[in-house]
Amino acid sequence: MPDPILKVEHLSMKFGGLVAIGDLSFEARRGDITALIGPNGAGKTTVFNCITGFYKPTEGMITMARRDGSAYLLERLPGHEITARARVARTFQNIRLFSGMTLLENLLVAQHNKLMKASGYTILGLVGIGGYRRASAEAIDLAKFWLEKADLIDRADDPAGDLPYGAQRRLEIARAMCTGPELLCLDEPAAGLNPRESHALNALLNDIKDHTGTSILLIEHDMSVVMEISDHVVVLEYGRKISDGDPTSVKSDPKVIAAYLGVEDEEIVEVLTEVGDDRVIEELDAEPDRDHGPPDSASMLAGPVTDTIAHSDDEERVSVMRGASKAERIEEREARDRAAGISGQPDDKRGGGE
Ligand SMILES: Nc1ncnc2c1ncn2[C@@H]1O[C@H](COP(=O)(O)OP(=O)(O)OP(=O)(O)O)[C@@H](O)[C@H]1O
Repeated sequence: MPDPILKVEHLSMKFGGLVAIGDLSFEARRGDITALIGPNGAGKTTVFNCITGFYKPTEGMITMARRDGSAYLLERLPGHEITARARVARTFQNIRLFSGMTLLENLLVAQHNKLMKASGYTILGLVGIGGYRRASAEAIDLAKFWLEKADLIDRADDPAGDLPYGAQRRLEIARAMCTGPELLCLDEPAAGLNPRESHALNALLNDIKDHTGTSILLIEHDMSVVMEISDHVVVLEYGRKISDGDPTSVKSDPKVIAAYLGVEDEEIVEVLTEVGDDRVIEELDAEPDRDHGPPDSASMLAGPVTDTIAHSDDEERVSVMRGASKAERIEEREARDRAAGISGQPDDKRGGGE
């Protein structure tokens, strides 16, 4: 089994009274495509922001283990060193290209640090004395290599803003790859893509995985992309992990089906019937159990609670209905069954019941 490239241990991130991530632990294995999924507001982007240095976590440890054996605690590194030393690159939910620059220029900007270093940070260096000329030629070669990989070489001299949406997404990934990452974090790369663009994206990600040794951590709502290309899926709800495994086992996990896979409330019974989990269906039909929910003083992390969040001088009341977390209701039922010694535990239910 490949060693972990990224270890997230007991990660918590609080915004005032709101616990966006609570005691989250998971690993991404080297060479794998790991998907982080969950409904809106589950905390996926917050996890990315903690990994890539945009947020300093409230608690927890994030360890990046490089191929050369060095390890970095990302929560302690300044943001720019996370790319330069720990070799973590990311893309964002909203495309952030330099739209007036050409595709080639966008990929050269990504190599700016390397080029400045080669110039010795001097004017003489920039005009070609020393290693700058060679570094510049190498940067252009690398940019062309990734434009080829992303199937964009024919548009190298066009402004990035002229590209169709799906091509802009691929260009962003190519730009991130020009920084030489060992871990590539992609925030919803398939958002807004049509099926053809989605197919091209999958091909690019599989190519990166198979030929560069770069591991990929991916936030994605498009389940067809997740199921097609991921080796490993981690599922979040209200900042907590509720499932972790290969795509097939996660897909048939009743907690995930009930809470995440884009299933509307009225469709849940239908989907659970398909995977044959009658007990979960009963549970979802029942009223939430008010005696077993977390106390009202608990944070939003727990899902079915009411909490108060203070924002500067104002106080904003945030209410989350009891029973909002379907996964939690299932967990509570399982715990009660275990305590009562009832057989037919959740593992028996996985993998469908045909
Ligand atoms: N800077 C911030 N300040 C306050 N609250 C925040 C901040 N960033 C995120 N949150 C809150 O943290 C929770 C998790 O948000 P996050 O964006 O990580 O979720 P997500 O799973 O990425 O959602 P989506 O799928 O919609 O992108 C949300 O309740 C969000 O409002």
